[in-house]
Amino acid sequence: MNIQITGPMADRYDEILSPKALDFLVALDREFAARRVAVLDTRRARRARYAEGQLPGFLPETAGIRADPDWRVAPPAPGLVDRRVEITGPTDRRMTVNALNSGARVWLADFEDALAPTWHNVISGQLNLVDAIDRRIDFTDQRGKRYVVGPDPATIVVRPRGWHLVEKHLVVDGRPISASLVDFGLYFVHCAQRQLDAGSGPYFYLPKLEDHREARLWNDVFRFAQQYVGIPQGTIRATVLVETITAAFEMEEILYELREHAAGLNAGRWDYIFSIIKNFGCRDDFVLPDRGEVTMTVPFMRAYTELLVRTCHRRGAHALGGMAAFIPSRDPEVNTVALARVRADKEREADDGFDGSWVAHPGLVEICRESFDAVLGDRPHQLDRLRAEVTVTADDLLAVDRTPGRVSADGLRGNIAVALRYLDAWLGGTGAAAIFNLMEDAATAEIARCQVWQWLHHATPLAEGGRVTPDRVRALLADEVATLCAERDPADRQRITDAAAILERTALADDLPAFFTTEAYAHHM
Ligand SMILES: CC(=O)SCCNC(=O)CCNC(=O)[C@H](O)C(C)(C)COP(=O)(O)OP(=O)(O)OC[C@H]1O[C@@H](n2cnc3c(N)ncnc32)[C@H](O)[C@@H]1OP(=O)(O)O
Ligand SMILES: O=CC(=O)O
Ligand SMILES: [Mg+2]
Repeated sequence: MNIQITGPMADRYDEILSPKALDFLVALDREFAARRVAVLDTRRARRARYAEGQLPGFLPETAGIRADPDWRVAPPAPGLVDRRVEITGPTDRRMTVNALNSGARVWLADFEDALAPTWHNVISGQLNLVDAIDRRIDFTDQRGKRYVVGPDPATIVVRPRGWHLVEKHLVVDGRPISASLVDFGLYFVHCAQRQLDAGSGPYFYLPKLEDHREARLWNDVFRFAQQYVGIPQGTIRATVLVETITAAFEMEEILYELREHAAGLNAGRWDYIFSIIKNFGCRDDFVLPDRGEVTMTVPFMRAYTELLVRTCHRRGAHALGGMAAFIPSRDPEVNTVALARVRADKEREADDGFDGSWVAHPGLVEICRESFDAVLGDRPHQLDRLRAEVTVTADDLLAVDRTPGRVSADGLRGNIAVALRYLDAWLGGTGAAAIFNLMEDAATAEIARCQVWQWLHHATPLAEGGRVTPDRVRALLADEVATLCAERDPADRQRITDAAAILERTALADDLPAFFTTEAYAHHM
């Protein structure tokens, strides 16, 4: 074995970084590292083609898979039959207990959009999962509040980091390991059997896939892992986030590749919007209005969710709705509006045929449950609602220019403020934060960053007059830095300055970096 741990060892880390676990990570790396690099090369080449004006379409070479009416995905596994409410969140101890007890059917234990991937967060998150399954996680906090996992906890579904990221604290042959393989591998090696013994299973959400070949790579990882530990092929279940524009053209193929492990598709709306800006940001017919105006009912978002439900149900897979970014507030007026918006969002999804949806906060579980109860009643899902009347064309998926709305001075300032504040939180080790009454995470912050870049790139006119220029953006950023510094302890100044520098590099440069996380990761020791 040739693996180095370059991060510090803290209490109980050796339980997660055991010889058996490290052997498994090395085996995964040897088998799949080169294929991951090929995936990233393919992504880069595709983005370059789009920058030159090409647009995606449905693939002619896989038309046979789409036309074949006969194939289906695996049947739903224990704990994943009724998914009407799923709560998402990071894997710190408090959130773990709260999510398991929230009343949601599923907990998406997040190493991705909601996690700042510090070494501590990554390893302690794995420890918390082991402890939660073993029922050894109970604790009392400094306030004297007792945290005990209740009798009917949510089913755990782990979301590893995407293929673009590495875990620099684990190095094989001088190279950092894929963060996807680390998050998947550590959970799988420690918890697959534990979960099976508990009547559940090793379940995953797969983020940010761009095409069906990436799904094939994951399927091969699953086959390898199941054989390695000696559990039957087809034990794992994976729900894929359709959160890139390219994956939207390959939903059928993604389910097909993963069919022995597939549990459904999720409409990851925030990364989806980010992906549209990232891929087509140079085109003036793809300029989006203010972030708050890109709702789920604008034509290109509607086309995407309608196609997702139809595709899933045709293949026997669950269709899961996405995240309304509104969270409960202590301000009663703000709270009333937020809860009404979440309710409208969940009711629309249930009416459209989704089988369940996501909430970001325990205070929203009931609203989501009620919205789906009203449509599902006692049925666990609505897979029988085939939505055969839905037809979605490539033009529909790409109809970004039919999005109503405007680019405003407030929208520009808001994006700069949110991106800055989120980066500050992320650098401080927090991957999801309430900012101006909305849940912000890596995906929503990416939209804010990329909109600034897109509007600058096009010198977009503002509704109030004037245009988006580098001078205007720099002045707003300086202003927002000053406001944030004034709110915070002087000890936070350096981090805020670092956050502003990352935002300058990733939103004001000529080229748009594919992810801020790959740029900012160097700051995590
Ligand atoms: C684009 C996407 O990928 S969406 C999915 C990724 N994003 C996420 O998962 C975000 C998840 N949500 C969160 O992290 C949080 O709700 C935040 C950060 C937005 C707000 O959290 P807080 O500021 O702690 O909210 P608030 O003070 O109202 O929390 C009240 C209680 O609910 C708990 N709580 C809040 N959200 C969650 C959650 N998602 N899971 C579990 N517990 C939660 C808090 O821990 C707190 O518990 P306590 O009373 O025991 O101390
Ligand atoms: O992961 C979910 C998203 O909306 O992005
Ligand atoms: Mg996402």
